[in-house]
Amino acid sequence: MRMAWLKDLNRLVNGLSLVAREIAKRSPVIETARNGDIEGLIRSTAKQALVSATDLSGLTRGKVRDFSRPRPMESVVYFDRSAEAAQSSGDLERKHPIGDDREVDNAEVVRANDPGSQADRNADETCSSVEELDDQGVSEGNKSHNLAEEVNVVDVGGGEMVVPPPPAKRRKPRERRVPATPFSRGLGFAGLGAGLAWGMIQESTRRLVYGSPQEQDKQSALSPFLTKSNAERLAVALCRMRGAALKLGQMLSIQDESLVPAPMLAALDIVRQGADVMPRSQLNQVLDAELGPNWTSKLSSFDYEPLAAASIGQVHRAVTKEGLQVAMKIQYPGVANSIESDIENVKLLLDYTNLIPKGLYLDRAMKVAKEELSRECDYELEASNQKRFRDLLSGMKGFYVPMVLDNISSKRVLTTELVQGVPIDKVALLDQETRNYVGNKLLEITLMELFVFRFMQTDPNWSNFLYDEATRTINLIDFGAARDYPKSFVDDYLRMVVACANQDRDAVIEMSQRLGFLTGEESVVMLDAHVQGGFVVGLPFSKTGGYDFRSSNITQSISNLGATMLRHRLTPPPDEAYSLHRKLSGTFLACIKIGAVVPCRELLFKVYERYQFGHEDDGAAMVSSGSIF
Ligand SMILES: Nc1ncnc2c1ncn2[C@@H]1O[C@H](COP(=O)(O)OP(=O)(O)OP(=O)(O)O)[C@@H](O)[C@H]1O
Repeated sequence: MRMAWLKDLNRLVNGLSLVAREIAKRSPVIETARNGDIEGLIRSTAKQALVSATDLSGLTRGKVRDFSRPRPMESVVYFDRSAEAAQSSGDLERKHPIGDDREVDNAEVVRANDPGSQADRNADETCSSVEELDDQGVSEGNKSHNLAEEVNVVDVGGGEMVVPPPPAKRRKPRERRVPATPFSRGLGFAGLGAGLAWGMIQESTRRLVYGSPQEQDKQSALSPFLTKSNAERLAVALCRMRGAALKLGQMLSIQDESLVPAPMLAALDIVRQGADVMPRSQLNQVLDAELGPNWTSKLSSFDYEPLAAASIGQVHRAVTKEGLQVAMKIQYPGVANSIESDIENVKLLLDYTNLIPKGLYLDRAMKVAKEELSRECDYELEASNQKRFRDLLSGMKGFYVPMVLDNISSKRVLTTELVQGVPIDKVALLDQETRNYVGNKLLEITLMELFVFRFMQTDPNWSNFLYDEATRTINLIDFGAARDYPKSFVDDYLRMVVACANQDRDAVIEMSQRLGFLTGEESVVMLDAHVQGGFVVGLPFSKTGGYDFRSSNITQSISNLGATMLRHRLTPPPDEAYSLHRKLSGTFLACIKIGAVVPCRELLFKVYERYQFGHEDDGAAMVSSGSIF
């Protein structure tokens, strides 16, 4: 026990040394002092120390936003009196400054929002009044893409009813500046490391006095790091930091308990619901810098109440001068330049807490994550991906990709047409015919993207697919994670999927070796687990007549095999596999979530029969002819 305590103490020292390391490495104030500005040094250091100290102790966690309904009257700012006049009849009006400290010259009239629009509903969900980490959350929040969450289908005699899951823990969104410099971000991580170590010391001391808790799961009982307060510390810090760290947290959160311990998953689940919100002054700084100080001249109104606070940016509704309703995604300052250091810091934290199993090949995963995140931070790239998808899907019934408005976009601001619809998981509440239709459409587009376009949107977040019931259309958003796949990879991958569907062991092994999933040196145990995993995933494609995802236990079977594979794996998966498997498992999980029956084999073989192996340029003809379904 004493040894364990000493180890924990050592970890605390390590945590604190992270603080020192960051300060020494990055501090611009030390540079200031070197130049003789001692007063500046004292002022700035004192401020940073105060913020970090109060953050660590949990005293200052930002200003809690009162998101209770109705939404704040002052959230919409009008730049165009005629547009405002057209919309405001009967509504309360009053003068209001655009930002914290400035006035708009041509108009500053604000009014309450029109109730009842989809966008309002989205925003209302985002802004629901909930207690921090409140068990009785009143809304599901806008980031309702919990891949692990289950929908209960209850047989009510002759028919079935989908019972929505009980509301999960919600965290109150808070208005906090994003730490935008490498120094402030480094300090944030260092503070988190020290905070976690402190939590661990407290738990170790408690255990020394009262003994280890009996009721916790095995891993939590073993590690004094895995306490509820530490998990909350982690969640709060990630929501505040945003950027790469939050994105990584969200990625990890869709793993299951066999990979990531339960208390960590609970914390990451909170993280997935959305980040803190930038204050107006910081938001205006980004908009001015990106679009120029005259950005308001392109709009007739802008809603300062965000529709969503995601990991890399927050999204606001606006109306253009021409009257088009748009969504403006505005990137948090500093996140693009901090990807490398954020990931290194997360890695340090994970190493030092010893929480992630070796077989995850974290280094390789982190390298891939770095590349993916830099692409996602480039909104010009996202705009071009979105336009490409808009072209590709123009002939495909049931899908819509919103327009990009280039004149109100930049590298860090992306403005697109606002679309309607509910996140795809909400389709679980609609009738069976609709659920089957949507499941069918989701699989169709996944197969088209991979095997026809060889260009795929790889983020399976529920809210990236907004289903509009009135038009039976899936509105697709968020193309930051879209990527191309080489023809040779897609050729072999299709062969492997078909081998899995046909339960052809030898072909699965051969294709897996060609794709780089296996080295050829694996033990029989590993080969068996790998092939079984392939067969489980191939199950929906194995029989004609429709696969019933309502009774599927694919995820359970895979996670059982996952543990074996982690232990016996000799090589990390090929780089292409990270995003691809995230997307494929996202599609399956969506079908499970909405309880769809989908003719998977028929859909796969429609693609397979038309597929031409071995030619580099065969895709173009299929692409221009629209859907093959
Ligand atoms: N064109 C749009 N129409 C309607 N809602 C939108 C639109 N664009 C974005 N949103 C809303 O904003 C949310 C976040 O947008 P988006 O997914 O593009 O951001 P992100 O930074 O890539 O998010 P994430 O961290 O989840 O990847 C969406 O889930 C959706 O609720």
